Amino acid sequence: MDAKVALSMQLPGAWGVCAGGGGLSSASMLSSRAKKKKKEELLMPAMRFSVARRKWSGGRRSVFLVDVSCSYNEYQAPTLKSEKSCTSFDESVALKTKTQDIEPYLRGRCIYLVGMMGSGKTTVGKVLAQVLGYSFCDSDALVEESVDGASVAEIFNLYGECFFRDKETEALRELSLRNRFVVSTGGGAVIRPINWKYMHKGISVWLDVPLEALAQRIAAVGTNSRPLLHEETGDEYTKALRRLSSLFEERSEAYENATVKVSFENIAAKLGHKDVLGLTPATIAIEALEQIENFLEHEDSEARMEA
Ligand SMILES: Nc1ncnc2c1ncn2[C@@H]1O[C@H](COP(=O)(O)OP(=O)(O)O)[C@@H](O)[C@H]1O
Ligand SMILES: O=C(O)C1=C[C@@H](OP(=O)(O)O)[C@@H](O)[C@H](O)C1
Repeated sequence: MDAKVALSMQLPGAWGVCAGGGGLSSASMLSSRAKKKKKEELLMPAMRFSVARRKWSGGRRSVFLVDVSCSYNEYQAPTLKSEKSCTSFDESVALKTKTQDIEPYLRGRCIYLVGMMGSGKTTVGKVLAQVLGYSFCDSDALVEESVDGASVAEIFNLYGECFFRDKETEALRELSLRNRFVVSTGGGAVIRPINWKYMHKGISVWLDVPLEALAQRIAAVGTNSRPLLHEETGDEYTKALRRLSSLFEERSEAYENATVKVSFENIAAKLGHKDVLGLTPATIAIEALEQIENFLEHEDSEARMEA
């Protein structure tokens, strides 16, 4: 049962703590252009517009589309009204400044978010897409679309994991032919080397979150939509943590293939937080942009040396 509903969206659009000081500071070698801009130019006014939302029932993912017939069409990341929507002034400035710093060096390359399930790839990905003016795409949603709208859990049940992985690889292959997408990949996309061939066409960002924090998040929403966690017995937190630990053991090396790593523990330490639970999506997005900037600086200086 599909339904379209109009959602309003705002820039920069992410929920979080409204207190100032959420942004991370760093000296930027790429920031001369941005520094010339007046501060008010860096802050885009709140914009409101509507997008179509295709709403799945039965634990399926929501796919946000301008044109519901094709997931690859351009659309901007919406902020659900039901989520508390608030990005601090400092976070907004930091997001816009960082974006302007890296844009010329990014050259429209796609950004692939990788990480364990529940690490925030979708949530942070939408913030990044919005601020970069990129389209957002969830590879799981593309797989679901390619199997007539069956949910990931249904696809695992009906056809098995290998079938799902083939569809996932196909989705990544198609995305690798495109520019200006932020892609939230499935947590297991990293295990196939062929997927890295596709993701290395863009820049991959590993969201490295402590497993206990992941288990807490997943326990809060339940494990029903995540088939690889569903089989365990026990309470939601314990079964999520047990399964996440064994999956992480199998995958940690594969995550290291990512172009950059965003360590939630490092962000918390920088900000003086005692744990990672209070980190807002905007704060994480800022750190992702900072790590991307470091990589681009390195890439740029290597290219200069070779020239
Ligand atoms: N920074 C954050 N703070 C609090 N909750 C978050 C944060 N990022 C994600 N979440 C929540 O955690 C759950 C998993 O996030 P999601 O973005 O879907 O992860 P992934 O795409 O990696 O599986 C969702 O319920 C989401 O609302
Ligand atoms: O870790 C995994 O193997 C999986 C993660 C899920 O995506 P999210 O990481 O978006 O939850 C989804 O692709 C599928 O359930 C398998």
